This record gives sequence, C-alpha cells and structure tokens, in this order.
Amino acid sequence: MLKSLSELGLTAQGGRDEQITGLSVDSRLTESGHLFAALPGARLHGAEFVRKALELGAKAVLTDREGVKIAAEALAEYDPALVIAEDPRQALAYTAALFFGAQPDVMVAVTGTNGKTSVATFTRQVWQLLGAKAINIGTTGVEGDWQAPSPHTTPEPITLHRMLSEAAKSGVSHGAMEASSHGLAQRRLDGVRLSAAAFTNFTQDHLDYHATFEAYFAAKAGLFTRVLPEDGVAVINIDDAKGMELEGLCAERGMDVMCVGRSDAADLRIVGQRFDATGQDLRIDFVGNIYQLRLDLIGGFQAENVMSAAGLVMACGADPEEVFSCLPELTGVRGRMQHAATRDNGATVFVDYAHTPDAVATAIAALRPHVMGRIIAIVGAGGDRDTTKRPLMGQAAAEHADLVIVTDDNPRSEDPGAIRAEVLAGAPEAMEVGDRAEAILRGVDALQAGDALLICGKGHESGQVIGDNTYPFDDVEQASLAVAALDGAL
Ligand SMILES: CC(=O)N[C@H]1[C@@H](OP(=O)(O)OP(=O)(O)OC[C@H]2O[C@@H](n3ccc(=O)[nH]c3=O)[C@H](O)[C@@H]2O)O[C@H](CO)[C@@H](O)[C@@H]1O[C@H](C)C(=O)N[C@@H](C)C(=O)N[C@H](CCC(=O)O)C(=O)O
Ligand SMILES: Nc1ncnc2c1ncn2[C@@H]1O[C@H](COP(=O)(O)OP(=O)(O)OP(=O)(O)O)[C@@H](O)[C@H]1O
Ligand SMILES: N[C@H](CCC[C@H](N)C(=O)O)C(=O)O
Ligand SMILES: [Mg+2]
Repeated sequence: MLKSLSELGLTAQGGRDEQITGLSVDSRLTESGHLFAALPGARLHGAEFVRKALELGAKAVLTDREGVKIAAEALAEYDPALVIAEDPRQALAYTAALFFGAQPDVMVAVTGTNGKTSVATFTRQVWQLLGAKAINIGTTGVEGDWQAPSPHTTPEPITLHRMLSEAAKSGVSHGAMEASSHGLAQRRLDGVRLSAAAFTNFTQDHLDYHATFEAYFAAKAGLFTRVLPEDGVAVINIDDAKGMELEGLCAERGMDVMCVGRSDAADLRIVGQRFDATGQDLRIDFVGNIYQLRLDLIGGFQAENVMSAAGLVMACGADPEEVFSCLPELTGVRGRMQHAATRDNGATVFVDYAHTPDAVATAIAALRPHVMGRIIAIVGAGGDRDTTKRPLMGQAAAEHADLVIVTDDNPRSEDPGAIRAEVLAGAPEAMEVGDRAEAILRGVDALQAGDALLICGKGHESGQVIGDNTYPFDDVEQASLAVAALDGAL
C-alpha cells in the first residue's frame, strides 16, 4: 500500500511530498519507505532512534520541535521528508486513520476507572443480538465477529487502525472500544470516528503514570472534550460525582447527553433490582417507560454496565424496545464475576478482575446479596504499578469480606513479599499465602455450605508474571482443580 504525505494530510518542510509504504513508532519495526514517528515518550524521546529508522530506509519523519533538535545530525545526513507537529502523537493518530482508511461504520468508546471491558463487551453482544456484525476492542483483545489479540487495552494508533480496517473489510459494521487513560493521554484513539462515548466511573488507579488525580481525570475527560465530535452522543453515569462534572463539560460543547444511573435525573434509570443465586431481576425506567427484565449476571454493578451498553446502542440509533428485549440474553464477560466452580456442599467460587481499591470493594459488596453464607476474598496487587493503591486494596477487602487471603498477582520486577506486606498493611487480620495456587486451595478448603470465594485481580489473565517470565496461570482453572482435589474428583 502506497500513500503520499499529502494524501495523509501531512505537510512536510519545504512542501515536499513522498510516497509512504507504512508507518512505525518503534525504530526496530521500521521498514523501507516508512514514515517514522519519533514521539516524546515516558522514558525517552523517539528522536533518539531517528538515525536507526533512517538506516532501515525510512523516507519521512514525523516529530516535534524537540525531536528535530535531538535528531538534527541524522536529519541533515539523510535528508528525509520532515513533518513537524505541535502534538505528534495526535498527528500520528490522524495519519494512521487515513493510511489504513476503513473503519466500522459505527464506532463507540468507553472510559472510566472500572467497567470499560464489561461495557464494551456488552455493547458488542447487544449489537450482535440485534443482527449486526460487531466487535469489541480492549483488555481481552478483539472479540466478536473479527478476532485478534491486543497488546494494549487501547492499542497504539498504527495497530488500532490496521485492526479496524481489517475488521471493516471483513464486514464488521459496529465496534465498541475501551479508551484507557494511557490511551487517551497518548492520543491513541484520536483518529477514530466516534458516534457515541460512555463514562462509567472515576476512582483511584494508575497514579504511577498520571501525576495527580486531576491529570488522570483530565485524560479521561478528553474522550468527551476532544475525541467525540460535537454531534456525537455522550452516555454518562451520573451516579458518579465526576459524571456530573463531565455532563457539564458536554453540555458546554452543546452535545447530546444520555444520563444513566440510579438518580432521579437519569434518562435511563435502574429503579429496582432483586438478586438471587444465579443473577438478578431489573426494573428500568427509560424516559418514562418501564421495562422489567432478567439478567443472568452476578453483581449489581454489572446492571450499571449493561445500562451504559444499552445507552450506547440506543445513542447510535437502535430501537429501545428491541434493545431491552435482548438484554436477558447477555452472557457474562470472561473473568468478571465469573462463576468458576461449585463445591459438593453448594459453596461457589467466582473469579473477578478487581485490581483497584474501588473494584475490590464493589466486587465483594456486589457478591453479598447473591450469597447466604460468608464471603472469602483472595487479593493481591501487581508489581511495577501504582503502589499507593496496595494498602487501600487490602483495606477494601478487609472491610467487605469475612475472611481475606493476601497472595501474589504479577509481582513483575518487585519483591513479592514486599508487595504483600503493603497490601497486608490495610488488612492486618488477613492470612498471607504467597503462592497463588495454594492461596486458592486454602480459600476453597475454607468454604462451608452457602459460602462463596471471590478470587480478585487476574480475571481473564492466563499467566503470572514473575521477573521477566510469565508462568501459565488461570484462576478459573485453579479454582476447578482445587474443588476437584478437595471434593475427591481427582
Ligand atoms: C507508559 C506507556 O504507556 N508507554 C507507551 C508509550 O511508550 P513511550 O513512548 O513512553 O516509550 P519510551 O520507552 O519512552 O520510548 C519513546 C519512543 O521511542 C521509541 N523507541 C524506543 C526504543 C527503540 O529502540 N526504538 C524506538 O523507536 C518508542 O517506540 C517510543 O515511541 O508509547 C508506546 C507506543 O505507543 C507504548 O507501547 C507504551 O506502552 C507501554 C508498553 C505500556 O506498558 N503501556 C501500558 C502501561 C498501557 O498503555 N496501559 C493501558 C491501560 C492499562 C489499564 O487500564 O489497566 C493500555 O491501554 O493498555
Ligand atoms: N461499573 C462498575 N463499578 C465499579 N466496579 C466495577 C464496575 N464494572 C466493573 N467493576 C470492577 O472492575 C473490574 C474490572 O472490570 P472491567 O474489566 O470491565 O474494567 P476495565 O475498566 O476494563 O479495567 P481495565 O482498566 O483493567 O481495562 C471488575 O472485575 C469489577 O471488579
Ligand atoms: N492491565 C492492568 C490491570 C492488571 C491487573 C493485575 N493482575 C496486575 O497485574 O496488576 C495493569 O496492567 O495495570
Ligand atoms: Mg479493560
């Protein structure tokens, strides 16, 4: 595929035009004829690698003024077409969109600290139930009518637009994607043509990357103040205080807002909710019309996520009656309040991806009305991630569960014992079992009739990252093994 810089909306220094064979941000992936985007990074400036990219045959370089200074010698020597942008990450996002061309006709995005994968997956499921060919893109990869693994929750623009164009060419008409705060801060999805966007909630995470809560919120708000066009619809959970703030920002831009939540001011409102062992019954008020329906999903918050998904689908033009009638057919999202096993005594084991203080609290509290006995929670915190959330995660578990086991969850380059100590600082009464398989076995062993075990943190993940190695590990599989071993099926 060849495209000229001018076709890609880029103006090079001196008005020079070049035919481009592809795009790269990593010099190690640069090929002959590429435009190399030398971006300012968290650790380095990509301009450090301009020489390497030019040696590999890059014909054009996109960077900022800082990058021009850093790469001055290599630029003078090789004389590529040079595009200087104020915001080279955003310029790359627009360029990637034009380079790969096609996108599914209807695209939506969802942001928030928790619930993005769930909302994106439910949105894709609703579209499929309505007969459309649809995908969701996020933490669990690309799923639905076109599938691929995804290295990031929000892929960088080159990968993202390559995937969107392949999906569109294979007939996918609808796509729901997760907008992570990293993805938004780095403008990864600025080239996506969005019809609607949703906000779930805002609590602590990723304070290792975003310097302050304000910076973290500003990144998320960018989905509504920058990426979503003014004629797009914002679907906002107004039960969250930050949701109200976002609603104000959207109103200032003159955008249509659909408010979801439990508050009287919501357009799409949960007015009743009744829980049992396998799911919940919901009563919904949508602009004055009442709907009552069954959800085979565990956890009150999943109903909120389903409402955001229904809101997105309706924001894109679907008929409300049709949308509400297919909600009972929704199936749970892998690793989110997923039923993993049941002991002979009826006690159940669930796996959930709760990896923030709020998610741990929400997940345990959400399990409570489905369970008559005690709740045992297994928690751990990841290495090389926000350290301040660790004691808060321990505290959330201690406050909401009857018994807590602290274990390892991807210690990465850190000392696992030191991470556990930080989690235990918030849960001093908890039991400490470093080995995750043993922690699960102990948790399952402690289950009496009517109890439930909630294994938090890894959800759909298939490995335990220790140092530079990833060892195969699956919470659902370990739960089944533990139940089989203890109930004599092995
Ligand atoms: C902190 C972060 O988000 N970093 C992302 C960022 O890297 P960076 O630009 O800061 O990297 P850098 O190491 O400073 O290098 C600067 C530049 O030099 C380039 N380079 C570097 C080395 C080289 O030999 N040649 C070369 O060209 C790099 O490609 C980069 O463009 O831009 C890169 C390209 O787009 C991303 O791959 C990279 O994601 C890293 C791998 C990452 O782990 N990100 C995670 C934290 C992330 O994005 N997570 C979110 C959400 C998680 C959640 O919600 O839980 C996600 O959306 O997945
Ligand atoms: N609406 C919600 N409110 C509060 N907690 C939630 C909500 N939805 C999900 N959670 C909790 O957050 C966990 C992660 O859910 P999900 O994967 O949908 O979120 P995410 O925003 O995609 O996470 P990530 O940032 O890792 O991509 C769930 O396992 C659950 O514990
Ligand atoms: N994708 C997120 C969540 C990981 C959850 C948990 N298993 C961990 O390793 O911290 C991250 O990388 O921060
Ligand atoms: Mg996710």
